Amino acid sequence: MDITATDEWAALSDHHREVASRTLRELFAEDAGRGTRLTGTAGDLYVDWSKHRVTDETVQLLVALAEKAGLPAQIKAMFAGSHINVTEDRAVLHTALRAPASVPLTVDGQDVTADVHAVLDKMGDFADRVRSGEWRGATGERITAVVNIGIGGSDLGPAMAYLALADYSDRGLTARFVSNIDPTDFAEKTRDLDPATTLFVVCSKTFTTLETLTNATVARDWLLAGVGEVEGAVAKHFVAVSTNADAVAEFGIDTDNMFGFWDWVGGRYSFTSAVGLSLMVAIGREHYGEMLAGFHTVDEHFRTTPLAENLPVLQGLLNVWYTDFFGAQTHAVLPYSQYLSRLPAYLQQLTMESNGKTVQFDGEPVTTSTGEVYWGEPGTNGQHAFHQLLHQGTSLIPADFIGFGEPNHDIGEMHDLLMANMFAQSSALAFGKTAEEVAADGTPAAVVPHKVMPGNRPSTTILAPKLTPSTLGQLIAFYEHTVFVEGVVWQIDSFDQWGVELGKVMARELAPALTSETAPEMDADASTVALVQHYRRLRGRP
Ligand SMILES: O=P(O)(O)OC[C@H]1O[C@H](O)[C@H](O)[C@@H](O)[C@@H]1O
Repeated sequence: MDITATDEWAALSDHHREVASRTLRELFAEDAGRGTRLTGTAGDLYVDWSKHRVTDETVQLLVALAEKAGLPAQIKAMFAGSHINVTEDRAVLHTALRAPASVPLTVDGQDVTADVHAVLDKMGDFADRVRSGEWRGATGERITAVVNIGIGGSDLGPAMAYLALADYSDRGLTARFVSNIDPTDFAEKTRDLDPATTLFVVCSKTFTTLETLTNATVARDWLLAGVGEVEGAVAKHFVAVSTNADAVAEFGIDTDNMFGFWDWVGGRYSFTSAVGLSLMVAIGREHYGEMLAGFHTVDEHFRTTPLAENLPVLQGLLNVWYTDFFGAQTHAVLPYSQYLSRLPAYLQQLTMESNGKTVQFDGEPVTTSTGEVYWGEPGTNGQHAFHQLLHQGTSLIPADFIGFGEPNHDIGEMHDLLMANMFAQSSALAFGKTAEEVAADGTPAAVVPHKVMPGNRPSTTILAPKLTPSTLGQLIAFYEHTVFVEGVVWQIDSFDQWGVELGKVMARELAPALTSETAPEMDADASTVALVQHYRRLRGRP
């Protein structure tokens, strides 16, 4: 289907002309009630979307578009385990990873509920044994460091959450995350670790990823150099998280120490699968369970709430509104929490790998813009760096402000000042400051135009009581479903990622030309040949 050829799209195009000429100042002046009316809650998340360039009619029209695109049926299909990942012919069931054991689900003959909870129990037992000191290294010492080796979806979720939930971690047990094939990553993350007390979690859905297998091999050498060729050293210091038991066994990890998941969990949606193992070891099974329950709360909100009050649906539709009707290309994520400093990186994979597509489900080229470039930094740091462009630049950049009522560390007035900054930023973006207001401050006439704040820059504010395992889970589920909503409207498969394959194949093909002892014969483009030659000179190779 060409979504842009529908009456619903045409109605939105007409409506856009009208709304684009309105300002948030006007919209609020006409309807002060929108500050409380255009808000909602999902679990503990209070979401204020009143500072968006929309009217009630916009929302109705966007919801009509979502209906036309088949969103209600697609939501049902996802939760039921239909193969909505059409290009890989797979179900998409990350929501089943956090559903309670009491919710039965059988898909393609698999008792999904039983399998999910069997792995969760196994993870919980393992986490208990490591945390209690029952699980020991090859020389009999207690484990004090867990190093997750994985990349992309096998890294970003637990790495982001480990930072976010630092206050919930057992401080006697450090977790580290090695992802990059840059040797610096492994070297830096292990430089102060003792092999005898370090446990590696090799985390890879496919167990074929070059970066992860290379780092895992390096880790095995580092371990054996440290503890010696002690009987069972690898078994005591390596566990695996994967869907590929054969490759795990081939690497030399006992499959009894493997935590499985399934092909219906996409890499970037795998955080709540066994991929969360290192996090569970760090924060313990109870906190981990609270996080899963938080995810489930928002999953249920998404599954059962009518579209017009469904917060991930609204957020996803607003993203479509700006991307396709206002021509926005990027989206800022501004957590007012230092603990959420890796959230933008996590969301980059979730959103951009999901919706960076140019072809529809049906193989036809897309007819809309798709995807947004997600980026951001914690507030208030971003204010002193890039907010200038948000306020006075020429691009329209929708922003998400994320804050919490209760601080994790209550020191003087610091948290109140942090939050005052957050509220001030979204207000300044929305309402700006006119030339008259600037002049009234006594600003010299020549400077007035420079100090005018255009305003009319949209944002969502998400406010939660406190950053906890539960609210973190709720927040991530909110974003996951937002991405899905956009994908359905754009008629794209948000669960495949064919675009990353070519570069991987080419890197493997190119590697021998970099490492060969003699000058290589290269069958590559002229730029790449010249770059490789220059690199070889830098490395002292012929
Ligand atoms: O978990 P793995 O199989 O090692 O994959 C790790 C990552 O690499 C791939 O290139 C994909 O683009 C990601 O979606 C995935 O999360």
